[in-house]
Amino acid sequence: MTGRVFIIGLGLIGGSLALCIKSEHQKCTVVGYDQDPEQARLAKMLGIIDMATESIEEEACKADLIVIATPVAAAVKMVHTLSCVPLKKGAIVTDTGSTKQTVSRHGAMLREMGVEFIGGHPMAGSHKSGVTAAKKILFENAYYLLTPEQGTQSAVLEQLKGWLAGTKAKFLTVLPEEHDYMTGVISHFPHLVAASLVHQAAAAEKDSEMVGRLAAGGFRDITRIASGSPEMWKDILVDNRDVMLQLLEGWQSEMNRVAGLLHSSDADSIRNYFDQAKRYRDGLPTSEKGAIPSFYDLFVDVPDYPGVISEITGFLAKENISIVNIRIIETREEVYGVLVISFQTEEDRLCAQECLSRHTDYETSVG
Ligand SMILES: NC(=O)c1ccc[n+]([C@@H]2O[C@H](COP(=O)([O-])OP(=O)(O)OC[C@H]3O[C@@H](n4cnc5c(N)ncnc54)[C@H](O)[C@@H]3O)[C@@H](O)[C@H]2O)c1
Ligand SMILES: O=C(O)C(=O)C[C@]1(C(=O)O)C=C[C@@H](O)C=C1
Repeated sequence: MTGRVFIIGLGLIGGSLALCIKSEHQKCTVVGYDQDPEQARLAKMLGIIDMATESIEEEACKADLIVIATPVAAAVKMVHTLSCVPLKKGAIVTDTGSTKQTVSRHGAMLREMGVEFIGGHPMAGSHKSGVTAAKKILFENAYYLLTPEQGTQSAVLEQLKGWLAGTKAKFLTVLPEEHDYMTGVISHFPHLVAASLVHQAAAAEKDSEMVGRLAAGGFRDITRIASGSPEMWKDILVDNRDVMLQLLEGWQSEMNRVAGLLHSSDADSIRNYFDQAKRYRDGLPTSEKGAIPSFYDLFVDVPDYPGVISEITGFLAKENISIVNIRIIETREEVYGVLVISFQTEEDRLCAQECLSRHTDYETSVG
């Protein structure tokens, strides 16, 4: 597609979308604005945008697509700002915020001016912020939720998907209230729980100073998201307050139930509690990105001898194939173990499979 794209908010998400749009639509011009001039300067310097502007008004009226990628509260204010600018006829405005009801309601102001507003939320991200964390492959294979109004014409929706095709995400249309409930359950509430676990550990460290130093695998896995931007998460929780309060109530009664099992030392029920959770968690789709990050796994049957991992990683390193994770399952002496190597993209996995078939006799499969 050709035209002018204006990205407001050049952080992790705005920067990543700019990269996706630029790579898919090489003839379009991507202009960026950020209230923090340093982010805008970095975005230009890293080639993430074609040019930076200091004036929202001047650029907005020239844009064919406007993407608001600021925290949620600023996005709502930005819709108001844009409603006072003579936007181009046929322009589309979208946002990337993690909540959708409030911004979609305010989007009506733009529709009254004849400009389409379609709420959006790419369901992939990171605990990292800022434009230096932006990546073109961030959204690959992830769900990208869109919340068009009932009156939005399908041609306009398709046009927006066309602009965003470089994300290689899977688009899903949902109602804003459905969106806020679902993401409340699988993203916003878990964030609150992660932060509360960190608070609990910090408080415990006052009595027992080894606690922080012992915080290893499990604690780090379950609390990684607590390292996300407090500014961004504050807005999400405030905006999705009703859903959060409802989920908090459910969680409290669930914890009371667990407390009851512990008081009565009901081992069978406790086992059952974990068993049910494990079965649900293990059954979640892993070939898709979503709340549970997934990578492209390659299974390699390897003999269990010292040095086999470095041999394999050596072949991959020589061909510049990046690995995200590596682990062994079911290794017993004198039998083949299975080495599971995870890659960020399908392409990397294919290259790795081909590389190993050239250098070794080990059987590989994609599981
Ligand atoms: N981080 C994630 O995992 C993730 C994933 C999907 C969607 N989102 C949503 O996308 C949005 C952006 O998140 P992010 O992770 O890129 O955050 P970020 O902190 O990396 O970037 C946000 C950028 O917006 C800028 N900004 C703030 N207020 C502004 C304003 N009034 N005008 C112009 N620029 C402004 C900030 O300076 C910053 O550079 C948020 O609404 C967030 O809820 C985040
Ligand atoms: O992977 C992470 O760190 C995230 O927090 C990503 C995550 C999520 O909860 O899945 C966070 C917020 C966004 O709205 C979408 C994605």
